Amino acid sequence: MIRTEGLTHRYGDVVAVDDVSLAIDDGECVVLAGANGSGKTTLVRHFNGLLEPDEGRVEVNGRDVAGDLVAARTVVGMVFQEPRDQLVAATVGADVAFGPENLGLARGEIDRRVEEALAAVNLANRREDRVDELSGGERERVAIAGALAMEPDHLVLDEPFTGLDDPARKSVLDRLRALSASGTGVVIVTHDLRDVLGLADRVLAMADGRVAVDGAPGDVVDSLAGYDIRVPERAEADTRDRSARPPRRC
Ligand SMILES: Nc1ncnc2c1ncn2[C@@H]1O[C@H](COP(=O)(O)OP(=O)(O)OP(=O)(O)O)[C@@H](O)[C@H]1O
Repeated sequence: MIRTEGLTHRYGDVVAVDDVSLAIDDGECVVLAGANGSGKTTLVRHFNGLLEPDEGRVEVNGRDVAGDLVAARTVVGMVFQEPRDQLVAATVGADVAFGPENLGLARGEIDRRVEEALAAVNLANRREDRVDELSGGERERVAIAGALAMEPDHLVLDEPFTGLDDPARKSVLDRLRALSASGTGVVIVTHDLRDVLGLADRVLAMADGRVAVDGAPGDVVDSLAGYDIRVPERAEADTRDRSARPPRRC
């Protein structure tokens, strides 16, 4: 579980995250939405200690993040908005293997993870490709594969679908759905719910650094447009139809 208590983060005079207390369960699929500048990225960067709270605290699996950064970064995997900054190796396979190698895993286990992760982003058989020859969307997929290969308890993806084509997006969504069903917490950060609204257990919407909306998609969909969050009409209708049914995982 990821838990924040009274979390506040300031950049100078700007209060980017303002007294946020929330808990995200294992296996829960959360869509974190909000307009540009509402504080989404700043909030999730606290989940694995990339930022330090000005006030409040963050716990992952009951342990204070600031007190054990290595544990937090092993348990919470992140894919950022600029994935090219996350790529570290010359080839696709070496890049995806980098994290599992640092965990000290056996070669066979590393190979299994790399193969599964690359298949999940439609890059199977591309292990030997050079990273510097990939398109932007392909690099994004490598970054997602790298996070998947770590098999973290929680996976946080910040605007993960921006550069992905339809088959890749569908493949990643299928993988996230399967991960969530098997107990991995998934947090998808976005200001556009078109791909993900129908998959979430819960939608959080931020405004001015605070959590303004928190609920099941069917319960909150009507209030989202007021926070500059894109909700397509068909998704609204689909979500309302589903709200009568039991919640599903991502
Ligand atoms: N490194 C920084 N230095 C100063 N101010 C920052 C920094 N990063 C973010 N901010 C400010 O903090 C506020 C929240 O930004 P943040 O990036 O967390 O929002 P966001 O909801 O993720 O936005 P977006 O959807 O545009 O990525 C904004 O006012 C932003 O200008």
